[in-house]
Amino acid sequence: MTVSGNASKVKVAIVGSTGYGGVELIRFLLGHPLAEITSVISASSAGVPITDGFPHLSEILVQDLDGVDPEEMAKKADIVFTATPSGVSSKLVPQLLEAGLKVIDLSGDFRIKDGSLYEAWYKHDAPDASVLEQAVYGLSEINGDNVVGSGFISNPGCYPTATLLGLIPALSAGWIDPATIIIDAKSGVSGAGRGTSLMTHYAEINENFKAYKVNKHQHIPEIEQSLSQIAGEQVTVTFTTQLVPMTRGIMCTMYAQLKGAYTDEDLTELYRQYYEGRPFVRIREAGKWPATKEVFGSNYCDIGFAADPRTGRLTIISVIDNVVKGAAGQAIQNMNLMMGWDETTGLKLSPVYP
Ligand SMILES: NC(=O)C1=CN([C@@H]2O[C@H](COP(=O)(O)OP(=O)(O)OC[C@H]3O[C@@H](n4cnc5c(N)ncnc54)[C@H](OP(=O)(O)O)[C@@H]3O)[C@@H](O)[C@H]2O)C=CC1
Ligand SMILES: CC(=O)N[C@@H](CCC(=O)OP(=O)(O)O)C(=O)O
Repeated sequence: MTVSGNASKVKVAIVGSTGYGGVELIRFLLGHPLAEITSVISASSAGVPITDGFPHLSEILVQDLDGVDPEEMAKKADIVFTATPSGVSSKLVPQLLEAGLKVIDLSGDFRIKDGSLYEAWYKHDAPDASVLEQAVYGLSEINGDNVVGSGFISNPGCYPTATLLGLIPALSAGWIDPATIIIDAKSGVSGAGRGTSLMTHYAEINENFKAYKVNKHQHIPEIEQSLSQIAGEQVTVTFTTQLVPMTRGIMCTMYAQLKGAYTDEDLTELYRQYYEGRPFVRIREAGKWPATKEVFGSNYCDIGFAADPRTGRLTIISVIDNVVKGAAGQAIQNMNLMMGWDETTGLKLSPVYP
């Protein structure tokens, strides 16, 4: 639906708009001054008003859900966000690119450049190599220059976003030994998507705290791919994921051996300098630790750290909202960069507190 007065806005469509990532895209895009949602798409509920399933959008988004039809999408939109499961995006995205659309994909399908590695971890067929090589990995603060002007972005995973933003400054400065990295990661339940499962239903997760996919998580190769590029050598990590009884939020606590007697003051200067001019990464004073509630509902990644002179190890804690900086928010940040707009456009929301 085109609203008069919006002629100059970029038209966007959302596939998977009935999922958590899709609905969060809607929330932010409704407030975006340069973009207009022209199509919300569902494979299972085409023809139904989106407000049937999401009454919180009543009077706000008056649209029926469209079916998955790349040619129709190309008539209605310039950019498509695919907030679809891994294994679905790999088949759909090539059709969207073929139809002339710009694509920002939120799934894991195009993040791992080695197709056989993708197949080993995701247990799906790898996307066509010619399409895979077109995808720009959109960790905005790190690869933003490559995102500018690109037509196809692979949005990073939620855990990799928190992990990489926390580790990269120290790693790229050569201050930590890449062979010693340990990542202790915790996520709220919305990270698993809207579908129900034994792992996430109320009685299983309420008043509970459990580890899952230890050493087997599909985000391991994505994290190792980026860290290896930065370090200039093959990096392997110990990565433990845990589910926390909360709706949103990721906290990654990371440990690595320091390669010198760096102090908290050295680290503060390094991290502040690294993220200078990147408004969505906020560096705490050394020894002050960020909490998930301090980024809830926002696109911020807050990072705290401390060197331990006793053990020679560095502790880094990085928090994000998995649905925002870990998915929809960063996807919109990438759209902004892609289009040459200020990266904060439509994203300047304070965290919801308390
Ligand atoms: N939740 C999170 O925190 C994060 C999620 N992601 C990734 O983003 C993507 C979306 O995640 P999320 O929103 O949580 O997942 P959900 O399970 O909540 O939603 C996925 C949506 O995809 C749609 N879908 C399923 N099959 C198809 C199909 N064959 N064709 C078109 N649409 C389909 C479904 O809607 P319908 O049946 O109506 O079409 C569903 O609503 C996933 O790849 C996920 O891994 C990435 C980072 C963080
Ligand atoms: C809490 C929870 O279950 N989180 C999900 C996040 C993964 C995800 O979003 O999938 P992609 O691989 O497409 O990034 C998980 O651990 O599998």
